[in-house]
Amino acid sequence: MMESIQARTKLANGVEMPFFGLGVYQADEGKEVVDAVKVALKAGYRSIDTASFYKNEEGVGQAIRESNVPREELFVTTKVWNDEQGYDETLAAFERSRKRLGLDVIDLYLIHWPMKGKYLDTWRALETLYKEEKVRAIGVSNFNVHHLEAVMEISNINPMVDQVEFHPFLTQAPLREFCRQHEIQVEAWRPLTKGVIFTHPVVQSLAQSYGKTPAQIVLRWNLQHRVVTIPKSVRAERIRENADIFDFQLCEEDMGKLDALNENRRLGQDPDSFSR
Ligand SMILES: NC(=O)C1=CN([C@@H]2O[C@H](COP(=O)(O)OP(=O)(O)OC[C@H]3O[C@@H](n4cnc5c(N)ncnc54)[C@H](OP(=O)(O)O)[C@@H]3O)[C@@H](O)[C@H]2O)C=CC1
Ligand SMILES: O=C1CO[C@H](CO)[C@@H](O)[C@@H]1O
Repeated sequence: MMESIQARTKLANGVEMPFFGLGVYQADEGKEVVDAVKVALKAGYRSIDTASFYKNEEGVGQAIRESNVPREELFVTTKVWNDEQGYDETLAAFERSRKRLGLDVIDLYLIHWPMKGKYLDTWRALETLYKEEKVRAIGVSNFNVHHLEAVMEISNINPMVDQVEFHPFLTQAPLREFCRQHEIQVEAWRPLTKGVIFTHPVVQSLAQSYGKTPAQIVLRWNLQHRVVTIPKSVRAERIRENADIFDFQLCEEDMGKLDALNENRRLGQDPDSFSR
């Protein structure tokens, strides 16, 4: 049973990554993101998920510096965006992200989407960054099984993480099984469906029976599947609410009720629209 906000999963290379973190997509650069990250760190969050695309890496870095949390406790993820891909372009994009964040080492660097004709060269750049110890772990995002296989075919280093859309409407069972077999940690994006799922009767009824909010029910379901989760909020009360999920456990039957909501329904883009 996962009992702490600071519970960590061991990645294939032994690096420990928190199961729980803060996503900052659409948190505005400036006060909004700085305040959100500070509130989260104060509430015990130790992992922050940003991206070059989110245009708030500077604010994330500022909040980290202004908090009193030792750097070694923190786990910072950022991603190379689609128009930055390719070998040399990715090395340059990484330096820009690193500078904006104000960090020497990034904990996890991800390929944001599998861009056609680019993602294998991009992966080679991530390998270089890893070998140069500029990143503690490397991974991908929005990779389906065939994208992962393509990377694994050309590389000695497997992606350590695959960050994908994951929630009860899209449970990604075959992809999760593939990742389990190859020691790739699955991480959920849009875990709260941006609230779409909150009014679902199954979620409502579980929330009532556990005395928890719909958001907490869905996030706990992520963790019990051993999927890393990074809900986004910029509101202090919700940042704390989303983290208050370590004092209860969904029973197997209730996990099954949430699993049964799967409709293979994507709220975001299909990775195969980037490359098949
Ligand atoms: N790799 C990728 O391609 C992608 C990665 N991501 C990552 O995943 C993170 C999470 O996904 P995201 O798309 O942000 O969506 P989420 O599913 O985390 O939902 C975030 C939304 O839900 C609201 N919210 C948060 N907590 C609560 C709550 N307890 N009750 C009610 N509403 C709530 C937030 O509003 P408010 O802020 O006002 O509280 C926000 O509008 C992103 O921030 C990003 O880091 C996301 C999409 C794609
Ligand atoms: O990280 C991201 C945030 O959400 C966007 C819209 O769904 C995605 O395209 C992007 O990958």
